[in-house]
Amino acid sequence: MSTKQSLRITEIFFSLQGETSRVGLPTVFVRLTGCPLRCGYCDSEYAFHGGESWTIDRILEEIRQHGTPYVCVTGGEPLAQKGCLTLLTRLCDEGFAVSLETSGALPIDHVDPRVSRIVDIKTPGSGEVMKNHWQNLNVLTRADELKFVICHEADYQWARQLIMDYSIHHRCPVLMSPVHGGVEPDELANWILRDKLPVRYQLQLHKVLWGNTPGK
Ligand SMILES: C[S@@+](CC[C@H](N)C(=O)[O-])C[C@H]1O[C@@H](n2cnc3c(N)ncnc32)[C@H](O)[C@@H]1O
Ligand SMILES: Nc1nc2[nH]cc(C(=O)O)c2c(=O)[nH]1
Ligand code: SF4
Ligand SMILES: [Mg+2]
Repeated sequence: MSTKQSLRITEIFFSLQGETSRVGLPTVFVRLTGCPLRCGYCDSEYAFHGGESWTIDRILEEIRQHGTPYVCVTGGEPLAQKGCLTLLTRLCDEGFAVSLETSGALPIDHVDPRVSRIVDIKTPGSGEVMKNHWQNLNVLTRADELKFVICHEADYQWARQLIMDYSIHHRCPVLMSPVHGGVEPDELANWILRDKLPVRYQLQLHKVLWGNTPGK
């Protein structure tokens, strides 16, 4: 099927997946332009504006050039663009293993079920907690992951309470990472160990390797 529908794209690049349970896998990233949120720590502000219009056919052609099975659709907030759902389905139809990084501010229920949805619940420290679309918690499956980016101890306590109150770890894997340049990475690790919290701790691998560089 050919798709003439267009999306606004900030960048398409090839790197090691730096986050989620797919960390370390060579992956093609598609960064969609635009985001209705303004998290205080955002490392991708360059994707808020600008970009270039690409047809879905052209995006697929570019991805195929890299000859790798893993594709991560991110942004900006990818679900804020109407054509994103079509892009995700086309990628799955072509046999790619697709993950979607989303803020959790928009409904995820119409995403193709073959996609692994990485839902970042916004904490109070992000400044965007009021944007969470809480119904998303009810549709997560074992193929998805719920993620918390922790800014300070109050964020950690907030996230811990939510995970335990709703037994989120029984629904899908839960990820927890320190905000880059914020809470000390070992401090968050020690809190998780102290509380035996059933989450997977993560550092952004690409920043360990390359710092905060666009296209990495
Ligand atoms: C740039 S966002 C794009 C996708 C979507 N808008 C979202 O927020 O999930 C991708 C991931 O990077 C995380 N992120 C952004 N800035 C960060 C920072 N300074 N430290 C740690 N993680 C960060 C976000 O929380 C999110 O999980
Ligand atoms: N290497 C690398 N891995 C990533 N995983 C998620 C990213 C994102 O910005 O959403 C990202 C990114 O920007 N770079
Ligand atoms: S939702 Fe994602 S892209 Fe948007 S401001 Fe927050 S971290 Fe950045
Ligand atoms: Mg990033």
